[in-house]
Amino acid sequence: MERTFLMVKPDGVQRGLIGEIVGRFEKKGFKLVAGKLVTVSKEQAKAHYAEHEGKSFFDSLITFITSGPVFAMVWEGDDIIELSRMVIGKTKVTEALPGTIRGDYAAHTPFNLIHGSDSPESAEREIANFFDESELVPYAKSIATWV
Ligand SMILES: Nc1ncnc2c1ncn2[C@@H]1O[C@H](COP(=O)(O)OP(=O)(O)OP(=O)(O)O)[C@@H](O)[C@H]1O
Repeated sequence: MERTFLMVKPDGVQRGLIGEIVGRFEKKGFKLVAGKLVTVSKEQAKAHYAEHEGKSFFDSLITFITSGPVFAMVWEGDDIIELSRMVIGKTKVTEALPGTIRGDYAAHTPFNLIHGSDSPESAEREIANFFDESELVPYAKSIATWV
């Protein structure tokens, strides 16, 4: 079982796509174990995107991600890091295939609706940047045992 950090970016929240995006991961069978609407601080944003510091788009990326509320989430599932990035689609909107979240809804690369961790190390760091361990809700039973 693996955990990942997913975040509906400010464009997704403003466009009313939280439900649509959450639904895609629910339908895939993953478990939502934490979720909250938050405004990202500059410090939190810089920590989140530290790997891009110094790049030409870094300042505008920080401005964008702090421009309005995001919906930050932690999800669990087998191979969820790789699978969730397939559900999300490619970073560049011109490469994001129809059927992926970005392929279906994003038209400009900086405004690509959702972030997903790209490795277990990133997931751990990103979850800790947004959540206390106590905010992650353990499921007593799998839903599969109730239906
Ligand atoms: N060339 C670029 N021009 C403008 N913005 C970019 C560019 N490359 C990346 N970005 C922005 O920076 C974010 C982080 O880039 P990264 O390469 O980590 O892609 P990603 O892992 O698909 O996206 P994210 O980390 O947001 O999930 C992208 O989602 C996009 O919003």
